[in-house]
Amino acid sequence: MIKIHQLSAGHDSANVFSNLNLTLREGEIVSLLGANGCGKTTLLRTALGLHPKRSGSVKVNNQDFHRMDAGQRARLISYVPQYHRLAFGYPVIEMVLMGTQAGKSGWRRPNAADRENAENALELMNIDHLRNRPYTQLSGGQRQLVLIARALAQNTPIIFMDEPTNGLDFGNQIKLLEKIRSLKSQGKSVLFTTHHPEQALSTATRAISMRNGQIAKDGRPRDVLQVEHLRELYQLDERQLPDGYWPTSFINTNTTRQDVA
Ligand SMILES: Nc1ncnc2c1ncn2[C@@H]1O[C@H](COP(=O)(O)OP(=O)(O)OP(=O)(O)O)[C@@H](O)[C@H]1O
Repeated sequence: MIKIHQLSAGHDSANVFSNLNLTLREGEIVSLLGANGCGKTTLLRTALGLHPKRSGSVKVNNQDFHRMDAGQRARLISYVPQYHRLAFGYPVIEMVLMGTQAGKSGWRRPNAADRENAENALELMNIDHLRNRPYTQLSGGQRQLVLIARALAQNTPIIFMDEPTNGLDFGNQIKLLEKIRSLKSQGKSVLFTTHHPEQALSTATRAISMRNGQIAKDGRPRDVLQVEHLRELYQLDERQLPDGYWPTSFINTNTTRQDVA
């Protein structure tokens, strides 16, 4: 579905990542992990065409994603960014409706189907009660829920989420992870970054770790996120991250080898 081939990008003279390859298939829930500053956000933004690449290509359904117009791109991939600043306090319902308009040419009034999509997204994220509140007056976690609702209302086959549980309370984190899992049954593909290996273990069908501008490991979460690898990735010793650190309750044993075949 999406094929990132030999992609390189950076912010100054040095590349953040070089010649990176990554394929995301239909119905995969892929979790991207790595230490602060390893390049997860830069990778997502470069793949989306929001940050300039230095080499390589990104294809979606065998078509060059970066050569598509903004509308085509918006129909294929929605994005929940890590940081989002908005100067104008649009009411929450308008923010979510904006998701339904991404990918449509010209300005037009949202139609009944768009409104239904937006209403469903509000309900799914349990933020119906915030519908008339100005976005700029919401708490960080509430804004995050609105951004996720907006991405869901965009109704794309692929969703990129950059630390989607950031700022969410314990209950909302669990509910969001459950929703991400349910996107798989709708055939959607999700690529989400996280600093919480347990989220990848419980939710993702595949985990990818990044280190030194490269993919370090790629496979089933329970194979990739072994404590030995996490010690290397996050510079921890055996005392800080002992063997047997993960209680089995964290691990989604429904993930099969076929999920990452
Ligand atoms: N606007 C920028 N200008 C210059 N350097 C940048 C910029 N944004 C990021 N970088 C650098 O690029 C590297 C990768 O940053 P990036 O935000 O992609 O990492 P990350 O893995 O998403 O980090 P985190 O887990 O902390 O969110 C870091 O060394 C960072 O300092």
